[in-house]
Amino acid sequence: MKNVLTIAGSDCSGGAGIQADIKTFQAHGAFGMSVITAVVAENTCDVISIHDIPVINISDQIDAIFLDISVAGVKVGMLSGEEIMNMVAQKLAQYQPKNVVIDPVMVAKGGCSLMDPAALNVLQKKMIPLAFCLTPNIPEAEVITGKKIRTIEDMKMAAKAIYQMGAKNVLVKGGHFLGEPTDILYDGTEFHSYKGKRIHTKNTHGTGCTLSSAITANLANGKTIYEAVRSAKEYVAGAIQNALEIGKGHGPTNHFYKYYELEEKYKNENL
Ligand SMILES: Nc1ncnc2c1ncn2[C@@H]1O[C@H](COP(=O)(O)OP(=O)(O)OP(=O)(O)O)[C@@H](O)[C@H]1O
Ligand SMILES: Cc1ncc(CO)c(N)n1
Repeated sequence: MKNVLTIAGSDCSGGAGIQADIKTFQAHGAFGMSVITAVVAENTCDVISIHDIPVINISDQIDAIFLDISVAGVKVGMLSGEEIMNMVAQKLAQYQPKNVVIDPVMVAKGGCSLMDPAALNVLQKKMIPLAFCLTPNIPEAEVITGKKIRTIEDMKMAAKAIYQMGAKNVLVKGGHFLGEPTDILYDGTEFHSYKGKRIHTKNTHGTGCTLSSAITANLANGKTIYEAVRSAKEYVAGAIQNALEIGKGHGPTNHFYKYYELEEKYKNENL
């Protein structure tokens, strides 16, 4: 069993953040660990308040793990500001873990900001070069590149521009476009397109967190980036399909028990 770590915020309602990540790791047969960067009081409708964990404690959490346990993959989610981002970048550069997947979380589904815009420069200069895979959605890719994205061609240009900032693979997620959700991966040489079927539901809280942690677990388990993304996209589609009617807003994705045992069967049934 591989040990995988998430460095992210806590979503008390259980749909996104650390909670989604740990459930996803577990479903993929990995041992999940967490470094909590912020405690977010949120639910399926709204973000109520954000409490950042003191930088020194986040740094201690990271040390506690790396000084003791081998880590096969790291997913990075919500980092609310410049100071936390600088420290996490410095720690990742120090410990050099494999399979670092960075989800540049900026805004929650209800529209509340989860990242101080002043941290953009640190994200671009220090975090992105550490990413084996960066997974921006369309609005995040627009902020990072400073360019509007309206077409698949624009998604490709954004992926290329972000690759040039230093990420080894860039997956621009198409969930925010109308129509079928197509994600574009750029690996520095070629574009790979991952087409999905749109599931018509409001219950999509945590899709981005689930996708990036599934990619991390898949990489840690030895899959190539192409196979890791393909499998993660299928996992998320299943988790949206099975989403529960919890709360009054965007309900959470629902995770599979022992997905690693179901994956082959699930794949065949969905062909
Ligand atoms: N309604 C849907 N049906 C099928 N797949 C979807 C749907 N919405 C999103 N996806 C897929 O889910 C994954 C996450 O994409 P999305 O663009 O929603 O991320 P995100 O905006 O970062 O999520 P979050 O709001 O949790 O931060 C992508 O692979 C995307 O294609
Ligand atoms: C803690 C946290 N991380 C990420 C997201 C984005 O889905 C969220 N809503 N909450």
